[in-house]
Amino acid sequence: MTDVPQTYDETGAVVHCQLFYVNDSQQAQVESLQSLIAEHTLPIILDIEVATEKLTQRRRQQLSQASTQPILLLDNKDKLSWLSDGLSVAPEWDKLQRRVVSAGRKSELLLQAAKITSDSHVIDATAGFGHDSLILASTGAQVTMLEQQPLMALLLLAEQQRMSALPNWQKLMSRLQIINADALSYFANLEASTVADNATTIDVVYLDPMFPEDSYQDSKTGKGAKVGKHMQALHQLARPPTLDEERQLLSSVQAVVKQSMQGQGRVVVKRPQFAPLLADEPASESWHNEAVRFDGYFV
Ligand SMILES: C[S@@+](CC[C@H](N)C(=O)[O-])C[C@H]1O[C@@H](n2cnc3c(N)ncnc32)[C@H](O)[C@@H]1O
Repeated sequence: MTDVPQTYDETGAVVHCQLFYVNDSQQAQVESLQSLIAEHTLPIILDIEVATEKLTQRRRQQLSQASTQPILLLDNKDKLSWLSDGLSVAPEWDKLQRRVVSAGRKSELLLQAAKITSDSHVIDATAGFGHDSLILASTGAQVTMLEQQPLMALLLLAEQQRMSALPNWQKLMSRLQIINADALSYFANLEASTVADNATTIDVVYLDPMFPEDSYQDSKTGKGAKVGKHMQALHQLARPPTLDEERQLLSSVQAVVKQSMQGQGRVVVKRPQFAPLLADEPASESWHNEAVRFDGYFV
């Protein structure tokens, strides 16, 4: 991890965040953020302030540099973003509208790999900004989104709430369930419980774990994915798993899908195109373009 403020902690310690809002009419939005934190028992304490100066790019840089805590901004359109190194990052699901509307197996490699239908239940175990979850949910499938970082989980929950107010998005939003949890413990618990305890089936589990920041492109040819601002920001928060964690996660996820689907399920793993296999485990089938690869494990 680089430049990680001390308030971040993988042991589940409380995260103190500064929240700036821009005008007094936003009290209701601030309260609803507090309610989301309480309802989902997110270990986050907000130190709330109204921004007295205009939040220009220069001011954002200053705030980022001066603070040891993560900073959240509630802008004048009530969009919640995280100020990471002076750059505001947010899920911004509305920007994916065209992609979501036209998403299908032809246009989305992820959907070719996942092969889901509107009856499916998918767990996106590494939700991040939720972009891949939206593509998965565009099929009509139910998507459970796991995100280990409380700050990211809050951004996702706030975005779900904001987008649920837009009539065109309501159905899709109702198919998303966001949970602040570590996938390793979540699947270990599921694995330990009996089939009877697990009422809902899990057709597909999708994994897009962090990958070392300098390894998205092939070192010789320079080919591969560019690291966008969302991924750059995530690298401040989360680290790539160790080989041991990769093995534990993949085997526990495979066991749960196998138990649920008895040979009809799959685990799909996203990797940069030239990246090694997750946990060094050979895939049943892979799909790739010039930037990314999806490895499918049929279980
Ligand atoms: C590469 S990003 C995923 C990006 C995502 N696919 C998207 O479309 O925005 C990985 C995310 O998974 C989260 N993550 C990593 N390991 C996790 C785990 N064991 N359990 C839950 N979330 C995890 C990280 O905090 C990060 O937000």
